[in-house]
Amino acid sequence: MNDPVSLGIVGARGHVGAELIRLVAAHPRFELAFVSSRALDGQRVADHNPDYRGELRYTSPGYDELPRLGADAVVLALPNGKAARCVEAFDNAGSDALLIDLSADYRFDPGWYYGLPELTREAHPGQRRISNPGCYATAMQLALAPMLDVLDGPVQCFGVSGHSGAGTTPSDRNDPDKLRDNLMPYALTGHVHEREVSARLGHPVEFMPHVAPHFRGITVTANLHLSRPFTRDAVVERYRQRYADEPLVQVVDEAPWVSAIAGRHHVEIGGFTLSADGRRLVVVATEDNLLKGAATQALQNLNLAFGLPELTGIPL
Ligand SMILES: NC(=O)C1=CN([C@@H]2O[C@H](COP(=O)(O)OP(=O)(O)OC[C@H]3O[C@@H](n4cnc5c(N)ncnc54)[C@H](OP(=O)(O)O)[C@@H]3O)[C@@H](O)[C@H]2O)C=CC1
Ligand SMILES: CC(=O)N[C@@H](CCC(=O)OP(=O)(O)O)C(=O)O
Repeated sequence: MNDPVSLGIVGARGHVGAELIRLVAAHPRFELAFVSSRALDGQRVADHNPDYRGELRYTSPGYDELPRLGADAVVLALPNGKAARCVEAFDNAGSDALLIDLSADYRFDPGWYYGLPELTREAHPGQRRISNPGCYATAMQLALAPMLDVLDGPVQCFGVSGHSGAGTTPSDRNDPDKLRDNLMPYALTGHVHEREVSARLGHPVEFMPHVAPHFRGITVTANLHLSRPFTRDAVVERYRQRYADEPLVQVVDEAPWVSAIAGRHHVEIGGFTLSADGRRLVVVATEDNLLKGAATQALQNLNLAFGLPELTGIPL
């Protein structure tokens, strides 16, 4: 009954993989079966991740070897576009390992459960293929969900991410020199998160992402046109009621600051500001992109999948 659950992480050198190693190291029921990285192959995990105490080393198995490594669940923390070859290997081997993909590759696939627990956990029991929503998509959906029934026209979301959001593969978006004193706009229409959030909420969302020089944490400032006038108290009450039983969503009065969310596991939503006619609302959400935007959410999904309390191993 209390046997440990063994996890494999494919892509464990990355920012999200490293966070997951930390969380699993402190988890009472999960243990690491393997962690893969081509660049760190053969090196001790403990030498790269001081929170992990043990002798496990990174390995670099071929895709077809993955199902034979004996993990109860395998987390795919690879760049977008790379998960399919791993999934195919598990399918071909007839493996019953639970797969959880952190990339955008299965977010639109009806055969995969979309795991944003605060909004989708009822659909969870028995799911063996879990697509973990990304950072912006998580913050936007949680920020908009309480007002979904009173939206009038598209919502605009202005997003700013720390550069850890761009992963470790070198690009302008994670180049400290190019980011210094800078704010870098990108993918100003048609970002995958724009399509993802619009599809999940069933309502058009227009998303304008940017990267800033800080390392971790995102801010989403959302502009909502409303079908009828609201008072600020009525808006705040909606959010408080909606998230009253959700420890990982904190409704706050002031607009939250990204500097306060780094290293924290929850999303903060606040700064509720209405236009004079009460029909335009601006809401601000912050989140640590590597935690609730990725690794913490993966842990929630894994806990649920293995019948554990959802917040096991997630310090509040
Ligand atoms: N960073 C973030 O804020 C968030 C990221 N995500 C998603 O999570 C996933 C991981 O993100 P992140 O940790 O930032 O990414 P990184 O770029 O930091 O890490 C990617 C990992 O994949 C491995 N890798 C890179 N290229 C390949 C390849 N061609 N084949 C096999 N392995 C490869 C790398 O290790 P090695 O090269 O050593 O093998 C590394 O361990 C991505 O899909 C991302 O979109 C989701 C939400 C938030
Ligand atoms: C700054 C930056 O580049 N951020 C990434 C978001 C990271 C993320 O959430 O990843 P998914 O693609 O898995 O959703 C981006 O805009 O693509």
